[in-house]
Amino acid sequence: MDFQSAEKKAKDLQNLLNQYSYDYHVLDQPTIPDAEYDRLLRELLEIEEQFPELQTADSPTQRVGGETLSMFHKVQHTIPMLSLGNAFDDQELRDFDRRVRQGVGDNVSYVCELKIDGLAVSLIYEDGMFVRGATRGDGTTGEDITSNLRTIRSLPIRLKKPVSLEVRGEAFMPKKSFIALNKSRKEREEEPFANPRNAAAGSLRQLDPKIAASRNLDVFLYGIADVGDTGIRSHSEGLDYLEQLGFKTNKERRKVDSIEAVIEYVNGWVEKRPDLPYDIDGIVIKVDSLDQQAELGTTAKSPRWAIAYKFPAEEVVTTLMDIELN
Ligand SMILES: NC(=O)c1c(N)nc(OC2CCCC2)nc1O[C@@H]1CCC[C@@H]1O
Repeated sequence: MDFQSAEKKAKDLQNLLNQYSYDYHVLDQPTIPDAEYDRLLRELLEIEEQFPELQTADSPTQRVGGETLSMFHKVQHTIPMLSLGNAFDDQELRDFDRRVRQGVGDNVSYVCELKIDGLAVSLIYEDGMFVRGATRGDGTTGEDITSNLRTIRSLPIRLKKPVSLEVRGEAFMPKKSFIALNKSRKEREEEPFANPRNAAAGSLRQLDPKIAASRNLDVFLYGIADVGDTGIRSHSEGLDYLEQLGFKTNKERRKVDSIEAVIEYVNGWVEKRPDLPYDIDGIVIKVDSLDQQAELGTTAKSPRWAIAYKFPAEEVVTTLMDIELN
C-alpha cells in the first residue's frame, strides 16, 4: 500500500474505531461485535507499524499503553481539588439545607449525584486534545498519571469541540472487572485487592501503563474546574456541556428543588445500591446555581455548597467469587 492510500485508510480506521469506542464505553451502546472491533484495530496497528508517522496521539492504538515510566511527576492544581463535608442522616441534610438557605435565600435547586467510590482525577484539555491527567493528591499537589489515564477507553483523547478546559471526575473499577481481577490474582497466588477503590488506585499507580490498560478502568466526569466564558450558569448545565464534548457522565443524577426531594432520592438509592455495576459510598448533593455556589464559597478544604450523604458502611458481604473459590 502506498503512503497516500495508507494515510486515508488509517484516518478512516481511526475515526471509525474512535466512534465505535465512544458508542461502547461512553454511551454503553455497543454497535459492532468485539471481534470486529479487534479485527479493525489490528488492521490499523499494521498500517501504523508500516508508516509510524500515521500513529497520531488520538489513534485508538494509543490506548494500550506506551513505555514504562521511571516515576510520577508532581503537579500543582491551579484550582484546588476540594473534598466534601459529610452528612450521616436526614437531620444533617436538613441542617445543610438550612445553612444554604441562610446564605442565599429560599430559591435553591440541588443536583443529586451518586458518589462514585474511586479516585478523584483532574483532566486538562488544550484545543480539544487530552494533554494531562493527575490524581487529586492533597488537593493542591497531585501526581501526573496521564499515560495511565489515556488507557481508559471511556476517556476522550480528542473532544467533539476544540476547547481548552480542565475537568474533574472519578476514575473507578467496575465490580465485574474487580471480581475478575481478584480471581486471576488468587490463581497467581497474588494478594487480592480489598475493594474496587483500592484496585483502581493500585492500577493508576502503576509505572507501566500496559498494566493500567489491562485493568478495565472507567471514569465519570462530574465537574468543570473553571467555566470561564462558556456562559454556563449552573452545575447541571455544566454536566450537559461535558456530555456534548464527549465525556462520560453519570446518568443517575437528578436536579431537585427541595431537601425533601433530596432525602427521597437518597433513600431510594440505599436499597438500589447493590444492583449498580460500580461501587458508590454515598450521594453528593450540590447547589445547582454557580452564582449561589460562589456566594456560599468554600472552607479551606471543602465547599459550603455541597455535601456528601454517606451510606452506613456496608457489612462485609462475602462476594460470590469468595464462596466459589473457597
Ligand atoms: N466521588 C464522586 O462521585 C464525586 C462527585 N460526584 N462530585 C464531587 O463533587 C465535589 C468535588 C469538589 C466539590 C464538589 N465529588 C466527588 O468525589 C469527591 C472528590 C474528592 C473527594 C470526593 O471523593
